[in-house]
Amino acid sequence: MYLTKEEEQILNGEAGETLRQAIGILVTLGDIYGADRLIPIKSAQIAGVSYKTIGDAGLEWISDLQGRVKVPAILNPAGMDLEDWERLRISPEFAEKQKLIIQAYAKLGIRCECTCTPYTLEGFDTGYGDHLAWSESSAVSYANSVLGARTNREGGPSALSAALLGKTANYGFHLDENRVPEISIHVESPLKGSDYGALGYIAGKLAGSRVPVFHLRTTPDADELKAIGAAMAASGAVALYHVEGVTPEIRRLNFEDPEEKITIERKQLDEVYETLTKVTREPELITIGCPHCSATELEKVAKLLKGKTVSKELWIFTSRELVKHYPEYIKTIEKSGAKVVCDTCMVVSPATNRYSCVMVNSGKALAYVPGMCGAEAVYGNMEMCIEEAVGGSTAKKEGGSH
Ligand SMILES: C[C@@](O)(CCOP(=O)(O)O)CC(=O)O
Ligand code: SF4
Repeated sequence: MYLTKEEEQILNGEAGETLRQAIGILVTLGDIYGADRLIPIKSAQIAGVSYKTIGDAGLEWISDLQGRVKVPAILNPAGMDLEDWERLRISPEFAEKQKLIIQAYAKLGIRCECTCTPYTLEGFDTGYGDHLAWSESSAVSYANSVLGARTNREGGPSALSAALLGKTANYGFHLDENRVPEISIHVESPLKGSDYGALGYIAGKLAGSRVPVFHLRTTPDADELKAIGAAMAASGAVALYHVEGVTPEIRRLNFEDPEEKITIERKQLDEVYETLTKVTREPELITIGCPHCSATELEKVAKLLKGKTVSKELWIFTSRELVKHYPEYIKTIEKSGAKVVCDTCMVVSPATNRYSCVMVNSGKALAYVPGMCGAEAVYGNMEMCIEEAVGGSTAKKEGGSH
């Protein structure tokens, strides 16, 4: 891989140990994946923040780093609400470690708002063709697919290295040739709301790490695109997808339709919802906001909860910035007894581990909650989730209709 004179000097340790390590990580990855050089990035999003997932080894590594990031960089969700961690009954020991992790990142100049939807934040504008180093897989998918930006699915350490250098290695999804559709997915039945998460959950398993192009009857909005991508990145390893007539790259470039074609039937989507009727126990916890809720989703939740009282734990995850911008929605939601929680999520917080069955409206959470929280997970749309929280097992009695 070609390095400029300055990059060679950094690699030789002339700019200090942190940058030597950082460029070492990028050059190693670049060599493995055949990068020709390092390229400048616009921003970085760094996963590996929750003490639950990175532990003491992660904390130690980050604490040893010196210097400041060269581009806007932001963190993925942590293990708790940083301002109100007692609310989800996080232990003081966990909170102590989590705070140290955040302090270590803050020292490097990283924005310590912890969210997987950085593209909704002011000052984090991301546009067509921008090169990025993002690591949370749903954010990666959204950036590549919905915004037409370019990022690989970075690991926490490589995204952090890229942030410290302001550069990443030029391979994978930074290159035109790797952004071409490889499998064509057709859905004949009209889709609505969490049908898109269910679609992503099935499509991810079929696509693996390939780039799918969807041919849909209905036009997904931004939240629905977010849900497809998040689910496909979790049930499979999809980092980029196209939707014919909808996403920006396929609208600008004339991609040929791939030879391999598959059809996903309504029946397959219905099976995802049937998780609700198949569980051995009733959901004890209901969670919404994987990926973090947008303003529109908060508005929908507020409307559904208006004037109601929940009888089960209902947690809504979103970014702190949206909580500040939409106090009315938050007030309505919390009046019902539901909790709006920032900086964390149902997957990376240890709080979820206390429950044995969790209801979600996210294909991604459906894929991750069992493995990462040791709980059964069941699927419903937003209305079903709210109904379950308010009315007990209503959704189950109705047989999972949606
Ligand atoms: C599950 C996930 O959304 C969050 C947990 O990752 P981490 O602890 O931030 O590395 C990561 C991902 O899918 O990229
Ligand atoms: S809410 Fe979902 S998408 Fe966001 S960090 Fe948690 S698991 Fe990942």
